[in-house]
Amino acid sequence: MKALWSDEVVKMVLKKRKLQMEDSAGFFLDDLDRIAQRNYEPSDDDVVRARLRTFGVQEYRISFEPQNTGIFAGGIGGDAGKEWLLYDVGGSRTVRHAWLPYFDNVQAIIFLAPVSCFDERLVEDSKINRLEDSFLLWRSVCGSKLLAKASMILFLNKCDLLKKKLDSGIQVKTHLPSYGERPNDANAVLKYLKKKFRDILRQQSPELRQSYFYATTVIDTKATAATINAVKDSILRDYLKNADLF
Ligand SMILES: Nc1nc2c(ncn2[C@@H]2O[C@H](COP(=O)(O)OP(=O)(O)OP(=O)(O)O)[C@@H](O)[C@H]2O)c(=O)[nH]1
Ligand SMILES: [Mg+2]
Repeated sequence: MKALWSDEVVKMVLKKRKLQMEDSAGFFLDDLDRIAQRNYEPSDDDVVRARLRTFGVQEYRISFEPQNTGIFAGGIGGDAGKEWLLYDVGGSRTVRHAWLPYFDNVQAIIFLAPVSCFDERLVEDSKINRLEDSFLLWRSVCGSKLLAKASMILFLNKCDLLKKKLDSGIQVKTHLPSYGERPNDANAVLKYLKKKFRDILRQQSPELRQSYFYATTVIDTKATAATINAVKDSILRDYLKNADLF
């Protein structure tokens, strides 16, 4: 039979497929012996690697130990912010309509934008680039009147996969023409994306508001714990500042 693709093309496709699988499937497939044990117990790494699609909106109550954060230790907080109500909303297009009722009186939004997805399309609509979809969604979240006072926290997430893709030679400008001739390395890409998200936030915000930007790899549990601590302190500080105004 006549070969349709050269070896080089097949290798490229497999490499790209492997990079996409490294989201989670690759991790679990490499560890089948451990996972197939009868007495298997998931490790922290297994938990953060699991792909668990959120349907609808999930509510969590989180209690913080006051003495554990710098801001509480300084005695600024008292009891404020001891218990937080956190809503995890499903991100796919088909479930976004369910978000609106939860936007009322929200203090902060944590928005995860997967930056490694610059060369991928939406499962729900194969015409739409996933990063472009994040820009559009960020635009509408920032412009929502109900969220006008909310602090906006953006995680430029999946930096590990971004680096792997760039190291394998995938060019950002091929998929995101506005990237132009900037260097094809992670720092330059993150700087460009941060500016792009920040510009959207400024254009869309009905009032001046607090915003925070983090480059994250949330499966790196140690680094993520430090980021979450910083986020927790900022949210509490903004809450106290707002409370002071009234
Ligand atoms: N390599 C890598 N994988 C990540 C990172 N962040 C998330 N993932 C993986 O991405 C997958 C998706 O995570 P989920 O929490 O299931 O997805 P979600 O973004 O909440 O999606 P919905 O619930 O459908 O809105 C999981 O397998 C995670 O392990 C990251 O920074 N790096
Ligand atoms: Mg989810």
